[in-house]
Amino acid sequence: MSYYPMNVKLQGRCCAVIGGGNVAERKTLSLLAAGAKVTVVSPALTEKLAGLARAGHITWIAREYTAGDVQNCFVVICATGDPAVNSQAAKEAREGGSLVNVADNPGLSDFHVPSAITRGDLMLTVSTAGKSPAMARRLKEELGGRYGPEYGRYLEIVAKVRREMKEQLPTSQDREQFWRDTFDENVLTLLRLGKMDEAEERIQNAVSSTGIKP
Ligand SMILES: C[C@@]1(CC(=O)O)C2=NC(=C\c3[nH]c(c(CCC(=O)O)c3CC(=O)O)Cc3[nH]c(c(CC(=O)O)c3CCC(=O)O)/C=C3\N/C(=C\2)[C@@H](CCC(=O)O)[C@]3(C)CC(=O)O)/[C@H]1CCC(=O)O
Ligand SMILES: NC(=O)c1ccc[n+]([C@@H]2O[C@H](COP(=O)([O-])OP(=O)(O)OC[C@H]3O[C@@H](n4cnc5c(N)ncnc54)[C@H](O)[C@@H]3O)[C@@H](O)[C@H]2O)c1
Repeated sequence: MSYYPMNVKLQGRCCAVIGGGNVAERKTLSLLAAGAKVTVVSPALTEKLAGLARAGHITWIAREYTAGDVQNCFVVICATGDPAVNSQAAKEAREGGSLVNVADNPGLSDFHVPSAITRGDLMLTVSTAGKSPAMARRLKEELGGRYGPEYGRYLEIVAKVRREMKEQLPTSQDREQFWRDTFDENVLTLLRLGKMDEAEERIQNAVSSTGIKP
């Protein structure tokens, strides 16, 4: 089975999590981090989820799932400990047009959640198509050790220069060539060595060499 990688905007969108255990907690936290409006349906919640409900950061429907609970949700995550409830809720959610993730049954899911680290707007994800979440997590930790917060900061510098270059360089071919030449191994080596200033200088030098004023 091959998957289509896609980073989806969830800001302000209604999403539902069915179940209130550890898995539901992890999924809820990542949905909230993406700006989703989250409703949790479960008779019981972890301490953390209960705190989020008390603070009004999530809506809690404090009972077992019943049909119709998750209408009009963009994403529905079925994470109870009961496979029959998960698959029934998944069926109803999909019929209602939601994108569905079933925590105990990748085969019933429309998507799965990759292991991810973020450095500002830089996001690195690892997916194993459900074959080994533990391996995904391990690889993510390795990436986390290798790519520190400086990469997120550098991304902001690059993004600013990129906006300028979009105005200054006339064609998309020019821009593509500029970035292929500029974003070479050396920049990554400098970042890896923690030499942010030198990495920034390389970008500024590349801009200067086009004759454009930075
Ligand atoms: C990446 C991560 C994201 C997240 O959840 O946020 C995630 N699982 C994480 C951790 C994790 N999950 C499990 C373990 C125990 C060790 C192990 O079993 O390996 C660990 C490791 C740990 O906790 O250390 C158990 C497990 N997971 C699934 C099943 C059901 C099944 O396989 O049938 C079972 C068996 C339950 C059982 O045995 O009863 C299913 C899925 N888990 C996925 C994602 C999707 C596939 C992603 C992919 O393959 O790339 C998929 C298909 C659906 C989904 O949930 O989206 C998160 C990493 C957090 C991080 O990055 O730190
Ligand atoms: N996808 C993953 O990453 C992953 C990881 C580990 C486990 N799992 C699977 O996810 C499922 C949940 O794991 P957990 O550790 O959070 O379990 P858990 O037992 O800690 O939590 C289950 C939650 O579901 C709630 N619940 C039970 N029946 C319900 C119903 N009818 N309606 C609504 N809520 C109901 C319970 O109150 C509880 O809050 C398990 O099937 C587990 O095998 C998935």
